[in-house]
This record gives sequence, C-alpha cells and structure tokens, in this order.
Amino acid sequence: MAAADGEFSSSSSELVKQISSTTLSDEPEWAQFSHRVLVKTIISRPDGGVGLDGKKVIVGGWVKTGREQGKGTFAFLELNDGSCPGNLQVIIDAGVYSLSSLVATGTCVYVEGELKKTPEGTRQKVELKVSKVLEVGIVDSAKYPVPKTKLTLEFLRDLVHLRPRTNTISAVARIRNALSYATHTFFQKHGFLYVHTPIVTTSDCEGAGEMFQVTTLFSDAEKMEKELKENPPPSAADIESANLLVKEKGDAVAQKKSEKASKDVIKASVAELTKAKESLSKLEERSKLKPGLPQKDGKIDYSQDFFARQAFLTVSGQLQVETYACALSSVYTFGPTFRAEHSHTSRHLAEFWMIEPEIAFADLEDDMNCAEAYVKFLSQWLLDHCLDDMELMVKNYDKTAIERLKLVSSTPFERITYTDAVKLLENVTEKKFENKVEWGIDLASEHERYLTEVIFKKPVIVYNYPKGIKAFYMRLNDDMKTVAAMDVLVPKVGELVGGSQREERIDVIEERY
Ligand SMILES: NC(=O)C[C@H](N)C(=O)O
Repeated sequence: MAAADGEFSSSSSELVKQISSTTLSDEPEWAQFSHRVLVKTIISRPDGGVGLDGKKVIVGGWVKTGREQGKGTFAFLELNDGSCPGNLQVIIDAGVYSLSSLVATGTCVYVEGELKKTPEGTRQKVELKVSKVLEVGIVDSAKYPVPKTKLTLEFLRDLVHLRPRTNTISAVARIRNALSYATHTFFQKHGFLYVHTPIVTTSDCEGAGEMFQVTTLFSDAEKMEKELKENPPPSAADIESANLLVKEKGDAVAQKKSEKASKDVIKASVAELTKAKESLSKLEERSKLKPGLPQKDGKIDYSQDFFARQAFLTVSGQLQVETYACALSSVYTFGPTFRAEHSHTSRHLAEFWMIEPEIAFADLEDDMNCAEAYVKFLSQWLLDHCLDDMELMVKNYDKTAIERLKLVSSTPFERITYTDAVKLLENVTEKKFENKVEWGIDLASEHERYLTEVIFKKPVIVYNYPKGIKAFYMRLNDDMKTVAAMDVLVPKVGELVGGSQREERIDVIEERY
C-alpha cells in the first residue's frame, strides 16, 4: 500500500520537476484555438517570462486595474485573462490609443505588442509594450459594479454575470477544474471506467437524504387553470343541448331511412349525426377538466405526471453504478447530486458533485487503499498545479490550507477501528464533547475532528462501524456487530470520504434490508 501511495504522490510532482528542468522554449506558446497567447504561459513560466523578451504576442483579457501616467502620455494596465490568478502588466502609449477608454476596471482589451524584460527588482519579470490595440470593450467605470475593492460573497450573488472576474470566484473555478481533471486522471490511470448515472431517478439509494421532486404536475396544473379561465368548461346546460342535438340528428336519420330516402340524403343526415356526436364528446371531455393537481383516491395522481410516477433528483448514483461494476468491473461516477435538507451549513449543500467509485473483486482494505491514494493524489495535484490559487485561499480564507495539503499528501493515514476510536474518545478528559461518546453512536463532527486534529494530527481512517448505524449493503463482519465500512477523516473538515465492502451473501443482505 505504501508503495502505491508513494507512486501516486511522486508521479505528479515528478512531472512538475521534469517540466521545469527541461529547457524553456524561447518562443511564446500560441493558443491552439484562439489567436493569442495565454497570460499563464507567459508569467507562470519558471523564468517569469524573461526568456520571451523581445517576442511579439497578442493577448486578450479584462483590465483589473489601469492608470494613466506621465501626465497622460502612457498607461499601465494589469490584464487578467483567467488562465491564472496573476496579471500581465501592459504599457500603452497615448499615441497608440485613447488611454482614457482603456483604464477603467473591467475593460475588455485585445492587444498586440512586444514582451519586454523589466528592470531588476520589479515585481513583474516581463511586461507587454503595446503596438496595436485590436479590440476594446469599454466600461463605464461609474456603473461597473465589481471595483478593485473586496466585495462580500453574499453581495456577489447578485452579480452573477460579473462575479467570475473576481479573484475568489475565478480561483475557485480553476481549483474545481483542476480537481475534476485530477479525479478523472486518477481513476482512468487505474483502469476505472467513467459511468454516467441518471440525474433524474426514482431511486433514493439507502435513503441518503431528503429528495427534490421532479414533476410537471404543477406547470401542467397552471397551464390548465389559465386555459380554463380563457376558455371556461361547458355547463351542464351546454351538454344537455348537445345531447338533445344528437338525439334530434339520430331521429332524423331514422326518419330518412323509414322514408326510404335516397342514399345521398341518408349519407348527409348520418354525417350531421356524426358531427353532433363528436361535438358532444368534446364537450364531455372538457367538462371533466378540473383546476388543480390531478387526484385519485384522495391522493395526488402521479400516473398523470411526466414519468407516470414520482421522480426525483438523484441523491447518489451508487446503486446504479453498482450494476455497472457487476459487468464492467471497476467503475466510477462523478456528477451532481442533490439533497433537500433544510440545514444551511457548509456541510450541507443542496447541490454538490460526488465521486462514487465501485471496485470489483476488492475488500475493505482495497477500498481504504484506494481512498487514501485518491485523497493524496488530489492534494499533491493542487500543490503542483494550483499553488498560486491556493496561496490566495491561504491569504483570504484558510490560513493552513497549504500546510494541510502537504500533510495529507505526504503522511500515511492512521487506520483505527471504530471500537478503538471510541475507547480513545471515552478517555478524553481535557475536553467536554457536546455529544456523549459511547459504543454504538454515530461519531459526530466534533469527535471526528478531535481524532484527526488532536489525537493523531493527521488523516485518520476509522473502520468497522456498528451495523446499526450503517447502510444495509455494507458487509457484516464475523463479530456480527460491525460492518466493513470506513470513513476518511481529515483535519478541519472531518469526514471526507465514506465507503464500504459490499455484502455479497444474499441471505445476509435480505435479512438486513
Ligand atoms: N454514504 C457513504 O458515505 C457510504 C458510501 N455510499 C458507501 O459506498 O459505502
């Protein structure tokens, strides 16, 4: 196991070492599908871009800050294109373009120029001296709502179209992107197949949480109400007269027949009767329309819903992906999941993305090895690929984030049975837990964090949980009291991963279900 972990964590840092030790190209890296050079490929080079001194490039981005200088003879722009948190410093002479229309924060610019080494000691290693402004999307600085100053995340919720331009939201987007890519890289590298499980489903897994219902009954009912208002249903009198008309027309046909009228006359009379019958049945059909939700036996009639039964947004793709594991062997899902819990904490999101691997021909130890290797791989990946964004997180949100990534990526996780973990927690005297510790309880977040942060000071895997607090599909251990389940706990978060060995004995699972 240690060998496997070592392999995962070193492989991505090895890659970074290899990249940085190779000779840097002295040509800018032009984007493949847009006519420009990404800012990241200039300023994030190990030499800070110095090797590109004198090279012509085109860049595009949005001005973070801009200022006119030298009594309006030139302007400095800090240009960000989202490819990395850093900005490229851009200098434009007044002779090249009207400076006042470029300097407002948020202005979109697409410019051509030459990269120049900056004097020793300046923060930037290179800057762009613009020779031509190719495009400008101007901004009215009096109205632009995302100024240089920090805005609260709450406030940014109302600026949906502009918030990706803020340091925080763009860093989060890059970090999520990196973690998604790392997730696929990890599982693909280990031969797992990516399976898409349904987002709309009738299954609630093991009752993992409250579900959001997916239904068209409400919009159908609203449409119906509107329609009935515009076009009221027929009254009893309308139906009565339509009935009378059918009767009249029927009598007329009989009359014509008894008079032995010509074929054409009878045919015409029958056609009138058919018409009267059709309009009666239409009226009868419409008279059945009722506003509100369809009901049957005092309950909502889901047979009239879109799927002819109740459907929900998925809380977990596990049960569906298990069916694929029993045909394709090791598989994983990675997609959005939804929980309608009215608990508004950072631990309870209504919508989140979940990775659910299912490993064939494996036991709990394989499961723990996989979880540990995956968490280490992601941590190392962030250190290797998103250090600049993580530094922003450390500065503004979470002082120890990088320290913890280093710890998680490099330290073997402690493994302890639930029973031993409870014993350790029962012996704690220096702290009073809000929730009493005793064998059989579901460990609360305070217990999990105490184990990982105070007792072990590193990630911990707790395994073999009491069967009473775990799902029916987890394998019953020989002690008949615990199941082969495990949770990975990490400092400051608590539970990060949960998993188990599946019960393969049909009689045991049937009894527990
Ligand atoms: N809910 C969990 O965390 C357990 C996980 N679904 C499992 O596979 O065992």
